[in-house]
Order: sequence, then structure tokens, then C-alpha cells
Amino acid sequence: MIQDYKFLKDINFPSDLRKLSENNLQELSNEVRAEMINAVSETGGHLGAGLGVVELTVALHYIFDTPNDKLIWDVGHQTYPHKILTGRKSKIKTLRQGNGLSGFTKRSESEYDPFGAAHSSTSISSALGIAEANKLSNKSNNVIAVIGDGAISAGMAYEAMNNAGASKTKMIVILNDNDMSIAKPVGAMRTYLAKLLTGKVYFNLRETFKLIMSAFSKRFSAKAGKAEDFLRSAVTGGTLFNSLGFYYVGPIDGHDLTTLLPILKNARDSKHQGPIMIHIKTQKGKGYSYAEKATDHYHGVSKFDVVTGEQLKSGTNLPAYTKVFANTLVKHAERDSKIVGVTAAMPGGTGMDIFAKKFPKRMFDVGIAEQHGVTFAAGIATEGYKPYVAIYSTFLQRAYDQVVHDVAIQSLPVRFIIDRAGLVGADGSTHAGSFDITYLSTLPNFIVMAPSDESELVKMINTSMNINNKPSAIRYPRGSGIGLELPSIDEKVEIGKGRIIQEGKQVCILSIGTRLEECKIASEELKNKGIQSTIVDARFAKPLDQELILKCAREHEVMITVEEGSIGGFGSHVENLLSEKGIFDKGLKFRSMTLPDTFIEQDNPKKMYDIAGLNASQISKKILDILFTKESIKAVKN
Ligand SMILES: Cc1ncc(C[n+]2csc(CCOP(=O)(O)OP(=O)(O)O)c2C)c(N)n1
Ligand SMILES: CC(=O)[C@@H](O)[C@H](O)COP(=O)(O)O
Ligand SMILES: [Mg+2]
Repeated sequence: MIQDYKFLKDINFPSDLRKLSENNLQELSNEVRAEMINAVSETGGHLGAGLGVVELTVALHYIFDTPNDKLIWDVGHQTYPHKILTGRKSKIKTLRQGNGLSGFTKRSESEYDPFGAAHSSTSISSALGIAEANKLSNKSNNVIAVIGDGAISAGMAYEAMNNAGASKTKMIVILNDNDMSIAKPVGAMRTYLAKLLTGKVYFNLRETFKLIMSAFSKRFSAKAGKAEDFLRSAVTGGTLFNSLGFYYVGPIDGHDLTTLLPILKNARDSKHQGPIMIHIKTQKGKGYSYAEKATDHYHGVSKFDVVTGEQLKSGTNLPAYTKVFANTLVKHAERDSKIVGVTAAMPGGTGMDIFAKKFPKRMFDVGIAEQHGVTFAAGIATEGYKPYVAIYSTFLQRAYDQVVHDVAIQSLPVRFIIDRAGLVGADGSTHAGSFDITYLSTLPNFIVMAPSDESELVKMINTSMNINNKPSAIRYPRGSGIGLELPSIDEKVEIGKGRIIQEGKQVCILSIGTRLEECKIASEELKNKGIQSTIVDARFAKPLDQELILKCAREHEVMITVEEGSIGGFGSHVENLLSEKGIFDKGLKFRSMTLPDTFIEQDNPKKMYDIAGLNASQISKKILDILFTKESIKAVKN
């Protein structure tokens, strides 16, 4: 109960928080932490990251004049404490639900979210943009970006640091180092940060602390305006970040308010013209023992019991597509040593952890670096290996030029495994896999497949094994299949060939992907109204099964395509084919059902597909509307 909190009960906005004494801030932090655990236990969501930044959040809103000072959180998955303290406390239990709070930062949600996020590593770029714009308009507000040690592994962060380091514009970057991404972070930057923390590079923590304290006492004894001196003396000198033009301070304990507050205050008051980096060490999952102990530090959780820490099981025994993919790949890899796996910091989410367990040397986690991951895989492919690059649909958007320039143009046999295709639910519009059919099917050389169930997925993976002269992609949704027995790893689909599920007369439903089940229900609804429909599982968005599609178009009065993707995808290609072949001239009534031209907010997936208009009753209604236009009904009446 909010009323039981001594401090939090009266705090709705940072202006309330700033009325507290510094001495009360730790207790407030404890209350925010408790409220966050309580809320996420009921909603599910991202827990560990937020727990790790409670003190930082409190300190930032205490020291800085938000929302006039701009606070930008990278990814935004750690912002539940920020939401609690910025006018959203009463709605915190609506997190990630329909009409509720987003699980990330969102401009339309609050003026305290000056920049929306959910994909990683955008914070330094956006903060620098805001800082430069403010300078142009002579505004003197502070701009602060908070970026994690995982997010700083992405190319975009380096592009931003390269730009910021050469600029004479003040901005503050807080590097929140908890030695965790979703999984363990990887790469040379991780090693470097670890060395900074253990003091093997320049200073150990105690030494840095001593340095900072001596700088403080100097500052406190001197007159105002000496904040810069503090910063200068606290800089450990010679670090990578210094060399990049940053004023580096740290590493410091990000849970210790007595250190955090003066350092933030000094950074705020510094007249330094250029970027300042404050490197803090925090613990993911801090303050909740189950999260502290868990290997993933409860990065993302389902609803859970606060007392036992036990998370609600998914409630289905059906096989997850991700697991079906991973297990199938493992079986192939047992007999083909050329198969390698690539993930961009998502080994668990993509199933690559299963592959890595069996073949640790053949799995490459490149960090949050989708662009690099794709070109890296292209390089691997040139040497006769078979790279399987498993990336969520939404994150592959990052690497589009690499897909085009490094893979498609050179027709390299990189296999793209595109997980989380279609609408994903609680993560909302930023994570929707809406565009991959569109952006891949438009590329020469590509083969684009979408299984309608888990058995088809296995067959498509089997097929992809022998696609050695061009890129291919298999896209499938978040969640589980329908409970089919899985075929052997020798059963394949023929490239560019769809399959007829049932034959009817008037109407042909051309489905691609897992909307097939909805199409079957729609067909039953039509049957109840005396309308016989043919259903085709197209399997391929590219190459199209032209022969089958043209045959169906000639033999039916109505043709409708259904896909979990945006306009410009499968339906558009079919329409183009029909138009080219003059089928419309002969009177075919054609419609394509795609995701609508809007970003759909988070909800449960079924509701989201309702909003998208892609559920069974909406498919059957669409067909009935085509068959029985107002004109045709009028004609019958007359
Ligand atoms: C472009 C992109 N790729 C992958 C992800 C998935 N993702 C979300 S959070 C995260 C880990 C971030 O680690 P870090 O920045 O250290 O934050 P922490 O969770 O440790 O606080 C990843 C890989 C993403 N959001 N965006
Ligand atoms: C914040 C982020 O991008 C990931 O943590 C994402 O929420 C994971 O989604 P899944 O739960 O679908 O793996
Ligand atoms: Mg981290």
C-alpha cells in the first residue's frame, strides 16, 4: 500500500522529492524498490535493471531539475523507478498492459521522458542532439544520458561518443556498469570495464574514492565555482573515454548516495564544455535477494510471488518456436560441422544458448551489435560456413544496410532466423516484428519463408541447410506452436511452393505464417453461411508460388491474402503478380489483409491482432463484405 510508505506516499513528482533532506533519500530509495517489486510481481516485466538503478534515479531527480533538465535512459527497460517518481506512481500496476504504462520511455506518456526508447544504444546520440539544439537556442539546461555496459557495446554508442568527444557542448553520460546485459556481456569493452572496476588499469576503487574525497574537501573549503577542479582531479586520466574526449569520473559505487549526490552535483555545476562520463558500478537486481542470486538477475520476469520469488509458468506445454528452431539446428549441427550460430546479445531469447551448450566454439555472441553481427556472418559465409543469424525481427531493422549491401548483393548464404515476427504483446510497438517480410522480400536474391506451425518450421530449417548460393530467412512469432508432432530433419519444403490446406469454390484465402489457424476458423465461419473456401498456406513470400497463386486466382471469385506483417509484404507481391498477369481485368475481387498503417500499443497479442483486424471473425467479415457489397445486396432485393 502506497499509504504505508513514509516518504513515497507524498511523492508524486521530482519537485516533491527535492523537498526531502539528503539523509532521507536512502529510505525513499528502499520504498521505491519495494513498490517496484510489488508492482512487477503483479504485472511481470523488466525487474533486475530497474532495481539496480533505484539510488541513481533518486539521485538524478534530486540533483537535476527534471523535466527542464533532460534525462534520457538507454533502452528504457530500467525506468520503472523513474516512472514511480515522475507522476506515474498511481498507474504503475498498469505497466505493459493494454491502455497502461509502456514498459519503456515514451514521449507521449510523460514530459519526463524527453526521448522514447526500447531499442538499445540510442541515448548518447539523442542526448547530444538535444544538447546541441539547446546550445543553438541558448538554453542552459543539463542533458544526461544513462547507458548500460551492455548497451555501450553497440556501434551506435561509439558513433555518438566519437561525435560527442569532439564537441564543445556539455552533456553528461552515466555509464551504468552492472557487468550484465540480458546475459553476461561480451567483448573487449566488457574486459576493459572490468579492469577499470578492479583497478587493474589505473586506480582501484579505494584510491578513486580517496581522490574524490580529497577533491571534495578541497572544493568545500574553497569558494564556489571550483566544481571543475573536483572533476579534473577525479578524472583517472588516460582511460579510453578520456582519449575519446570525455571527462571521465569513476568508477564509483552507484548504490551509495553519499558518493553519488556530490558527484552528480559537481557534474551539474561544472563549466566543462564537452561530454562528461560518470562511470558507476551497480548490481542488477539489487535489493531483492532472488533477483540478486539469479543468473539473469530477473532481467525480464513473468508475474511472481514476492515471498518465494517463484515466477508464474507460461501455462502451456506447447513447444515454443524458439526451442523448436534451436533443437532442430543442434540436430543438423551434429552432422554438419559447417553450421555456426550468431546472436547479438540475445542467446536466451533466440535459443542460441541451447546451440552454444552443444557447440560452444561454433556460437558467436557479438554483443548488442546487429549490424556487425550480420556482416560478420557474411564474412563467415564467404569461407564456406553456414551461418545461422538469429535476431528478433525488430532488432534486425538495425542491420538493414548490412543485409542489403553485405549479404544480398553478394548473394551470400547467410541464414536469417527471425524470431518475434508479428505483434509481440507486452513490449508493444517498439518490439513488433512488423516489417521484415516487406524489407526482405523486396531484395533480389532473397528467399523468405514463414512457417504456419512448428512442423513447418522444422521443414523450413531443413530446407535452408541446402540453400548455399543465396541468403534465406525464416520468420516466426513469439510464443508456442500448436502441438504437432515434429518431422524428421530430412523432411523439406520445396522452394517457392505453397500447399493447399483445403479446397473450396468461391473464395481463396492465401495465408502466410501463423495466421493460418485464424484463416481455418474464418473458413468454418464462412462454411456456416454456405460459402466454401480454399485455403492455401503460401509458405514463401519470396519466391512466390506463382503457378499456384495464378491457378487459384483464375478459379475463384474472391482472393484474400493474410499475413502478420505490414503493407508492402506478401500481399503486395501477390497483388503485383496478379496485376502483371492481367488477372484483375478478368474480374477477380482481391484484398490483402496486413497489419494496419499504425503502431499498435502493448496489449495481449490476441487483443493486438483484434486491433490489427487480423483475427478469424475479421477475416470472415472481410470476405463477406467483398462477396456481399451493398450493391449486390440491393441487386438481389430488387
Ligand atoms: C538494438 C537492440 N538489441 C537488443 C536489445 C535487447 N536488449 C534489451 S536490454 C538488453 C541488455 C542491455 O544491457 P545493459 O545496457 O547493460 O542494461 P542492464 O539491463 O544491464 O541494465 C538487450 C540486449 C535491444 N533492446 N535493442
Ligand atoms: C528490453 C528488451 O528489449 C528485451 O528484454 C525484450 O523485452 C525481450 O523480449 P522477449 O521477452 O520477447 O525475449
Ligand atoms: Mg548492464
